[in-house]
Amino acid sequence: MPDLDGKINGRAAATSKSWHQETADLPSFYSPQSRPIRDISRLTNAQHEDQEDFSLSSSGPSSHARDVEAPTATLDSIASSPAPLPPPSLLSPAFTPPATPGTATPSSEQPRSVPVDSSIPSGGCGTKKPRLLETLPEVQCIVRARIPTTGGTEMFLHLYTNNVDQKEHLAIVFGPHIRSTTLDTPREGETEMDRMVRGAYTGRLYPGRTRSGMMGPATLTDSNTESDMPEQNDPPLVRIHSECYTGETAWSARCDCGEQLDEAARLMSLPSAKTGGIIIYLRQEGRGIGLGEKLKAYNLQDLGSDTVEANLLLRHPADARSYGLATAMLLDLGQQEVKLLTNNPEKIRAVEGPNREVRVTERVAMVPLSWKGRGGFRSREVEGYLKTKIEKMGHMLDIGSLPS
Ligand SMILES: Nc1nc2c(ncn2[C@@H]2O[C@H](COP(=O)(O)OP(=O)(O)OP(=O)(O)O)[C@@H](O)[C@H]2O)c(=O)[nH]1
Repeated sequence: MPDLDGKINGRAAATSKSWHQETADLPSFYSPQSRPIRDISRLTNAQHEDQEDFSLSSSGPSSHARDVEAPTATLDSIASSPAPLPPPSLLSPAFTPPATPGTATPSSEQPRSVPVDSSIPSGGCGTKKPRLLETLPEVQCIVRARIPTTGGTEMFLHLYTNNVDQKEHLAIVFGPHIRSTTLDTPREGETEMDRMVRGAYTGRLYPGRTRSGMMGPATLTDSNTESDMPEQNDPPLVRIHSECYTGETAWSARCDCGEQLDEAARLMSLPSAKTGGIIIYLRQEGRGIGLGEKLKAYNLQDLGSDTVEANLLLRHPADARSYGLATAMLLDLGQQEVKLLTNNPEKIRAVEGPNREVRVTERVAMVPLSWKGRGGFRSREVEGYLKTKIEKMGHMLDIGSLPS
């Protein structure tokens, strides 16, 4: 599912603000007939400023670096520098792994979770507070469809529009009991067929079905059966995933994004995953800088920078992403408490929203499969990438689990 972001932004010195503005002009990857809630082209400048505030990062490019100091070199100085920096060593022996609970490699098939509480400093979510807007964006699920997967299980793909960008963010939902409020709300004047075509039906579709099961009395075959309902009231497993064309589609061994997406889906498809699962798939390619800029960052990495330094050299924040849309989509899907699959403490706090509208009660570590001796892949690049995320971005992953 490539995003078109990267094709238009050629300026190395682009700030995240100009990135937002430029992407707003892009054609949509897929054009639904339904109108988005509010067209971003009608937003005022002030609203664009608001939109910018959804970013985790603060306003100036150099201040985006979290606690990482921005390199002083510019692109010009890189070009004129006599020799490229040597590649970073993969595993510094001086590096001390963080002693965070839940970072050890889980040994059982069941995903092992640890309780987290972002309201207290010792709650396992790091200490930094992301800067969030006071209100959440508005989202609307415009269509849902059943997707039988190559793995044998089924999921329901939900496509969302929103009032802050023109991208089509997705929710990949495992389990029939998780429903979207905005999808299920009847539209004025729609017929039963309209409802079924946009996915607002109960149970399953079949040839000849005439009723959505959601307008007036439903027949037994049209409705969800009791076995569809979760047996317990546990929160579902949730992954907030950011788009990565290279890792998910183009077989890149520079990052573990493709493997993480597959593993999240596998865990949510386990028969033991009674409470279902949700992958919120956000179209923020390249940690929010777009594919074109990420490819430049890869060239800088081949010239010796790490994943954070490369972003900063391109005058981007180390991480330009925001998670307000994910929070709003989770709420639309009826989830106020979730178990989050992540190693990123900042993601936990950010996805909870400005007023902790969603609570992350447990965290499940995303340990690379090769670290667990369960397949996966190894490469010099992905190991350097993960090491940088641990050392510079506070990722809660035990580098001691990396096989030698
Ligand atoms: N700019 C940039 N983006 C990258 C690079 N490698 C991967 N990405 C992007 O990083 C994003 C993936 O991050 P996530 O999988 O959400 O990982 P995370 O926030 O670091 O934390 P986890 O939840 O623990 O996986 C995707 O948008 C990728 O395209 C890189 O070297 N540079």
